[in-house]
Amino acid sequence: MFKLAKKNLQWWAVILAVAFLIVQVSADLYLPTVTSDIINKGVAQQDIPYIWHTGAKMLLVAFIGVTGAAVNVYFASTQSQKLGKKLRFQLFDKITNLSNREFDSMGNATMITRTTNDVTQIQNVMQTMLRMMIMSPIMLVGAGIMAYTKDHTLTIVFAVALPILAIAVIGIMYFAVPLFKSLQKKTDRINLVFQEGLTGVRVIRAFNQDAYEQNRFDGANADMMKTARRVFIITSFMFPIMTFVLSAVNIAIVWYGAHLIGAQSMEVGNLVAFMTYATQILMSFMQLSMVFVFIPRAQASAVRINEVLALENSVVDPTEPKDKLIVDAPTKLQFDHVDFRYAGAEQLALQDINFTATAGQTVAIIGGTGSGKSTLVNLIPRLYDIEKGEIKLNGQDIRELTQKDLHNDISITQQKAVLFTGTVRSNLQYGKPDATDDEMWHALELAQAGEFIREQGGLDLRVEQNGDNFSGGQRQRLAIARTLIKPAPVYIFDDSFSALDFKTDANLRANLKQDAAMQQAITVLVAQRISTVADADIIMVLEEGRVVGQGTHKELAANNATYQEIIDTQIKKGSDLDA
Ligand SMILES: Nc1ncnc2c1ncn2[C@@H]1O[C@H](COP(=O)(O)OP(=O)(O)OP(=O)(O)O)[C@@H](O)[C@H]1O
Repeated sequence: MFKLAKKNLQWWAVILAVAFLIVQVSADLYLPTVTSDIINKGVAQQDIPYIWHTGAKMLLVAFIGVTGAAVNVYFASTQSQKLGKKLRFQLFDKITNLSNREFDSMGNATMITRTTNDVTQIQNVMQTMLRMMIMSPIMLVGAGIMAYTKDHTLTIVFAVALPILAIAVIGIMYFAVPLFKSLQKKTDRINLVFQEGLTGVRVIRAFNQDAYEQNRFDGANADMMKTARRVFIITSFMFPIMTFVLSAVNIAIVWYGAHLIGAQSMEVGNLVAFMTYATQILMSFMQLSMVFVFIPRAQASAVRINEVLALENSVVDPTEPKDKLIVDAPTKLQFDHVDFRYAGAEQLALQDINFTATAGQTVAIIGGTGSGKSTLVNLIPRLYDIEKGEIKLNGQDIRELTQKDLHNDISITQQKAVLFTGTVRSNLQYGKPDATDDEMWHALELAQAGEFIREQGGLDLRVEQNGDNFSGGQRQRLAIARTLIKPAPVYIFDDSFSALDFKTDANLRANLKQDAAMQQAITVLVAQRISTVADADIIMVLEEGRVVGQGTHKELAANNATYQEIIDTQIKKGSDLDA
């Protein structure tokens, strides 16, 4: 936690917070002495001018104390809030720049909890630290010394009271701290179930699994509640114990103090001041103990935040990157004996992949589910790094380029069409920030999306969260338009035509064929339908990560058993395509 604080706090503000806290504590410690002076010298001797004079002094000291507290709270709050803001930003920045391998290793739910709940823990503890953690020890020692100056023998009560409190606090912490840590894990769990419930709400309803999901959530919720209840029951003992000890201490002080006053070895004012110091000592002791409960809890959060911040990207830019690709050379994309394995997997997900495509060509990848099609196209923008072989763009190994340069040269539509909240225009601007309206309409027309966008309201039509106000096919066409508007030498469509009807799919492919920009580019497309891949220059048939057939539709239809099997399941023998 100190590592996070050290990096992100403004030290001048922390110093000011501490300085004003010392002002407040000094005023708080001085006040009981002023009170005792009023009683001893003013009230006892009925010296009214002294009471007025000392009363004014008391007001001034109280004012200084309040000012010190206000300034300290201001700096402590702003610093802790700024720390929270910085940490949230750093986490968001890190998470959005993680390569897929590291992202897969964590999961969404815990990333969200770490960015929200864990950061709040750190923020709260930092606020507490900049007040209580510094104030309590100073107050404890200061009030101890002041109490001692009022009466030496009465301080013996603390020798009894403080060990009793210490034992109570240690006992409570012993049981509470592990529970606090487990609460954080349970928050992760509840977030996971909640997130799955939200994203899968339609599936849940369709399968009539509302009750099952509710039970699952209820289970996680009840589990969290039980732990939270245990934590709060345990910590709730703190207050009665504290009240009991404080009352016992006060009784002891009054009882013993009365004897001292009777024997004329103590003044009434000193007894009153002593009682105030006793309260300050015990309260600061309790506050300090609470800080020690908060710290392990925040420490657990700090570890979780540091875990994310310390994640090293497995895909990194080269130390001496090659120049950006030569744009006027005809584009060439090569896979040269490429092997790839997911982290921790025993088997290769892709094995010995080879192909070369040049500008204007279309490479289509077809195969059963799980055969490795998406994996293959994800290797081109380096979402994962390969284990063996080389992927080259215009003769350069893609690992020798910066990821920014590489991504500038690739425009991709993922298998699951992702749209962002905003408008059609803002979504298209993801592809080309300075795109004109004409360019946007051109891309929409190419993607067969022009008609419905025009009918529904044009470029400023709202796009709701996840594009929920569009059908699956419409979402996919919008995502394709966003890919097409970006000028790039390589276009990738990962099963992007699957939600389109046959006619729209055929029209879209015909549009792409006729488009001047697409004629200069390499198109890599993953598809399940023979009709989608039939026109491609190179078709690769994948089976369990291996290429079991490579060629044109005609060649494969004539010689490749796997391809023929796919045709058989989709197109009746003797149809036009078989000819
Ligand atoms: N992130 C991942 N971590 C580990 N294994 C993965 C990951 N993604 C995919 N796989 C595995 O890699 C293999 C190939 O998956 P891939 O998604 O490339 O298949 P696909 O051919 O695109 O399938 P589909 O047509 O169903 O989309 C599968 O066995 C899958 O279980």
